Amino acid sequence: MVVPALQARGLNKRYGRVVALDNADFDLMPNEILAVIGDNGAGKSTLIKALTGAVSPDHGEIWLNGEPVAFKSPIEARNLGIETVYQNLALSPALSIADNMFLGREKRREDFFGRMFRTLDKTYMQKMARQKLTELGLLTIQNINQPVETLSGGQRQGVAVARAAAFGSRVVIMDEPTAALGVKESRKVLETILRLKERGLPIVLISHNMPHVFEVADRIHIHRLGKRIAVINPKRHTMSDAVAIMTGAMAPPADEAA
Ligand SMILES: Nc1ncnc2c1ncn2[C@@H]1O[C@H](COP(=O)(O)OP(=O)(O)OP(=O)(O)O)[C@@H](O)[C@H]1O
Repeated sequence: MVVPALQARGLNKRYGRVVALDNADFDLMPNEILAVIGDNGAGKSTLIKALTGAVSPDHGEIWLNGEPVAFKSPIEARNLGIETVYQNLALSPALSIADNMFLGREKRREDFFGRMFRTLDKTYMQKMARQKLTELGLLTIQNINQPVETLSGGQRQGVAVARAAAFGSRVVIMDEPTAALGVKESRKVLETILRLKERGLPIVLISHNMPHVFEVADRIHIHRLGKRIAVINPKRHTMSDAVAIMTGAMAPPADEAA
């Protein structure tokens, strides 16, 4: 039996009277691109936050590669190899590309005996940043020391994605990565998602963009009113089916209903 890369059962989260998660289940299989779709307010972001330690669910269980986990913070999830690219990208505009890639995990210089200096190992960080961006085909930027505030929206997205790819050893989660981008830049991000999959990383893609979802996803998790109601195969359904199931206009197919 294949062990899911990330799995959850019965997640609940209330905000006062609002039920953001209502017994939500989730399964991400190894080496797949799983799209998560749902109407506004369906609970997609809360689900992702619960899976990455940004929100503590009131109830429910989560497993990472079959091991139970209960993240108390996003740092704990990150330390276990779950990287999230948030919509706001979480970049520091005044810092360079290389510094942003290592934000919060700066590499310090060491001496011959492995003793840490207080100074940062800029050479190492620049080399790694360049290598990661090149590997992902994202190095359209000449100077790795360029401040992020001087980059285009697509290039910034590239930095955030490359950072997630560099450190996400088990799962990469992307929240609306193409929402603010033009056609060419979106294409680049989609190519990067496919490239990450080729490298064996499972990816969660939260998106409202149906053509993008149908282009790259292996399976589509449909979220409605706080829970997963179906997981559909994009090869067997149209975009209109997906939207109809998502909005409640069509019942999920019996064999794919959650
Ligand atoms: N911190 C919070 N405090 C109060 N209510 C919240 C909070 N976060 C989410 N909610 C509510 O929980 C519900 C689910 O929100 P969530 O952001 O998870 O949905 P979503 O599917 O990601 O929506 P969207 O596509 O619009 O981003 C909504 O009714 C939202 O108003």
